[in-house]
This record gives sequence, C-alpha cells and structure tokens, in this order.
Amino acid sequence: MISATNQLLEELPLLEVRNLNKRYGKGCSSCETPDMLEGKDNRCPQCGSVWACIDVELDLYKGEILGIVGESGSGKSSLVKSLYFDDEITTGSATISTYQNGENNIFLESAQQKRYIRNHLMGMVYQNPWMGLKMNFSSGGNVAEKLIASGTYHVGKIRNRASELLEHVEIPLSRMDELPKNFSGGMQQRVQISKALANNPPILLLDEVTTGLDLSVQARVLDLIRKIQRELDVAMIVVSHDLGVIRMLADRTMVMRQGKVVEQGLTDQILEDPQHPYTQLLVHSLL
Ligand SMILES: Nc1ncnc2c1ncn2[C@@H]1O[C@H](COP(=O)(O)OP(=O)(O)OP(=O)(O)O)[C@@H](O)[C@H]1O
Repeated sequence: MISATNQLLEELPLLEVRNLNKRYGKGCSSCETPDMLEGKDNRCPQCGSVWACIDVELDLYKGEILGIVGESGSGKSSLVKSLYFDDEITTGSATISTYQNGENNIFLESAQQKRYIRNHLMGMVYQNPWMGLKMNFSSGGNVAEKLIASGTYHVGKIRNRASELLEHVEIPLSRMDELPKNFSGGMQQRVQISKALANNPPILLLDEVTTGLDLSVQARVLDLIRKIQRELDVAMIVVSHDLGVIRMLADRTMVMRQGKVVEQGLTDQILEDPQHPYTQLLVHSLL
C-alpha cells in the first residue's frame, strides 16, 4: 500500500520554479528590474542588457512532459540552462520535491550540491551534440563518464549499464566503442539521451533536440523520447520553437515571448483554443 507521505509526494510537483529572472549583461539604472522595461521589448535600449527570463513560474509533475514553445530569443534555452546551472540566474527559486524534502532553493546550493543535482536528479540534452558529448570519448565512454561522476567505479558494472542504455536508445552495441563524432546527427542525439539518463534522473531537460535533423530522423528521435517517458516515467521539459514537436510530445505547454510566460495549459487546450494573440499566431502558422 502506498503510504500517505508517498501519495502526497506523488501529487506535489517534482520541480517548482518561482519568480525566475535571468538578465544577460550588467544592467544599468534603466533596467535594474525587468518591469522598468515595461512596454518595450526585453532588451535595454540604454545598455543592451537582456532580461531573458522574467518572473517565470512553472510546476513539473512526475512522469509528465512539459513543452516550452516560443520564437527564437523568447528565453526558452535560458530557462533550461538556468535550471541545469549552465547559466547563473539573477533572482528566483527552484525546489525539487525529492531533494531535501523540497525545502532548499537549488540555486542557492553549494557548487558540490549543484554537481550532485546535475549528476543524480537531472539530465540535459542539448540541441548541439558537441555541448553534451565528449567527441573524443567513445559512446560507451560518454555514458561511463556520467556514471563515474556519480560514484560508480566498477568497470563491469559501468560497461553493463552503458550497454543497457545504448541498447535502449537503439545504438548497436557493435558501435559502443566508436567516437560519436563519426555518428550521424540522429545517432549523436540518441547517445546524448542515453548519457543524460545514465543515473536514472527523475527530470530530463531537452533543448531543441530535433532542430536541424531530417524529418525522418526527427520522427525517430521523437518516438524515442516518447518511449523513454512511457517506460522510465521520467518527467521532461521539452523546449522547441516548433509547435508540431510540442504537439507530438507535451502533455502541458507553456508559451514564452520576450522572456515572459504568456500562456500555459493542457497542450490540446492551447492548440484548440489559444487565448493570447501571440499563441493564436503560433497556432495558426501551424495549421
Ligand atoms: N550568453 C548570452 N549573452 C547575452 N545575451 C544572451 C545570451 N544568451 C542568450 N541571450 C539573449 O537572451 C534572450 C533569450 O535567448 P534564448 O537563447 O534563451 O532564447 P530562445 O527562446 O531559446 O531562442 P533560440 O531558440 O534562438 O535559442 C535573447 O535575446 C538572446 O539574445
């Protein structure tokens, strides 16, 4: 029987982000806070700083896929890069229910704790495989790197886990010792996915992972993402400028524009009855 605490944990968001603000640039007296740019776009006309994320709030539940859509420059990548600690945020908080009882703002944790979160609680798949893979390591070596970082040193165990993961993403085991730089774009993305899943993180962040791939290759990667979500019950944030990708994958969708969340809801609802004029434009361009 599921205990009352477990049941409560299931219902609580796995990840809660509150008032996340991210500014690139030093800022000046005209753009100290994002609301000072109200009425204009999110770039300061005085100093050129950009408020890439403005008061972003999101909840991510166990096992769901949350899509983030918006035009180029709307702040989607800045948001996931901030969550993965690739970029430092300006202000805001994020908590993970399975980390310190959801009480600690992960952005305020020490570098060591942030490494722990990156290695155990989150995986990241980048648009550019060169960001997520070491191209001069074999595919198996890339997965091994992540396992070693989380404290697994037994060579046999590492090899078994790497084979299991690569098999899961449909990389032939005969190619496990090859360098991913010799792989096709779709295969590189699949190796990145296996690396990101190495330590069974409950949260996976995917940033434009099918952009630039041929349509048939894209379809295979999208199928794989769906299969992983079904089989591993991992919660995902999927960033894409392509509403078609979001429609295929996401249970819920958040629409961003100029750093702000302009609309969010069930993906079907957003597609059928978009409320914000910007979302209406996106949806109509898909039809
Ligand atoms: N390292 C950086 N330095 C300065 N400005 C940046 C940096 N990274 C992003 N920006 C700016 O922040 C804003 C949001 O960019 P971001 O990459 O998050 O958008 P996006 O929605 O992911 O778009 P794209 O899909 O084109 O990457 C843009 O105005 C961008 O120019």
